[in-house]
Amino acid sequence: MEEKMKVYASSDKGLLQTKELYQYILSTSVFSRELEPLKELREVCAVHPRTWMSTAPDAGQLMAILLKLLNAKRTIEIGVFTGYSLLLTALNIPEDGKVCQAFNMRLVESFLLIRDSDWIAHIVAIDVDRAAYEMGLPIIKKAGVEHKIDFIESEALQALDEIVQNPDAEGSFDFAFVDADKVNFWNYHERLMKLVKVGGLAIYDNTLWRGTVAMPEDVVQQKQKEGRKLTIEFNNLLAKDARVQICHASIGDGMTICRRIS
Ligand SMILES: C[S@@+](CC[C@H](N)C(=O)[O-])C[C@H]1O[C@@H](n2cnc3c(N)ncnc32)[C@H](O)[C@@H]1O
Repeated sequence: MEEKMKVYASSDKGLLQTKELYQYILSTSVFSRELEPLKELREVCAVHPRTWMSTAPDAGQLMAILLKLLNAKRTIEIGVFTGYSLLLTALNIPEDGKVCQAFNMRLVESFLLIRDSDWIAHIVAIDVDRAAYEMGLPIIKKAGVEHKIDFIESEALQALDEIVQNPDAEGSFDFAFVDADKVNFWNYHERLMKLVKVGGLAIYDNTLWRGTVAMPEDVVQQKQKEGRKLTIEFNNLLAKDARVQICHASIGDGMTICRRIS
């Protein structure tokens, strides 16, 4: 167990008061229940120089429960990196058994193909960094869930704008997970309010920005300042957005769960 904890390098205490408390949660409730492929992906990708960017495994457990409760079939992921949250999503949506690989297709064509078969459980996963995705891909393949994933190597805003143009895409996703550049979070939210169905969820990661959102700016490290400012602006906009019911969960690095209500 000690070894496995060392591999999880993202944050040694999350947002909690002590390192020991976070280790308690990880050792008691998280690592003992973490699915083998997720454990393996976390371990294999620990050598990536930015391994700390992976979604925290305790936050992943919350996502898994939400995916199951929603019976989510069609999801969208913005910010894949080495694929921890992507694999977690693929393992928690139903197995509908049809291969829908779209690496070489144009985005809109691949999306139309998906719409032709509404029953297909499917994840549209967008990231500019294919190399990071390919680091986790062998484990995704080994887990037998690659066919549920349509990886799009693109600037996320451009990819979303292309999807939004398709009238069939409106309200067609059950679930969205956003974990990419904070400067575009509100832009992503505006598009997702068209793509995610009423009753579906859009989840935004890092919305407490290591706790800095509640600190006076002058005590925040220089490298955290820009992210803190953008996160505060995004949180304020979400708090006023009548289209969603929200829960600002203090798990991982802060995760805001939005349920679309109109
Ligand atoms: C925090 S990591 C995602 C972690 C991932 N959810 C996981 O569990 O491993 C952020 C990712 O967003 C991607 N990204 C950042 N800006 C982007 C953009 N404008 N368009 C697409 N991807 C972007 C980065 O390449 C990086 O892989």
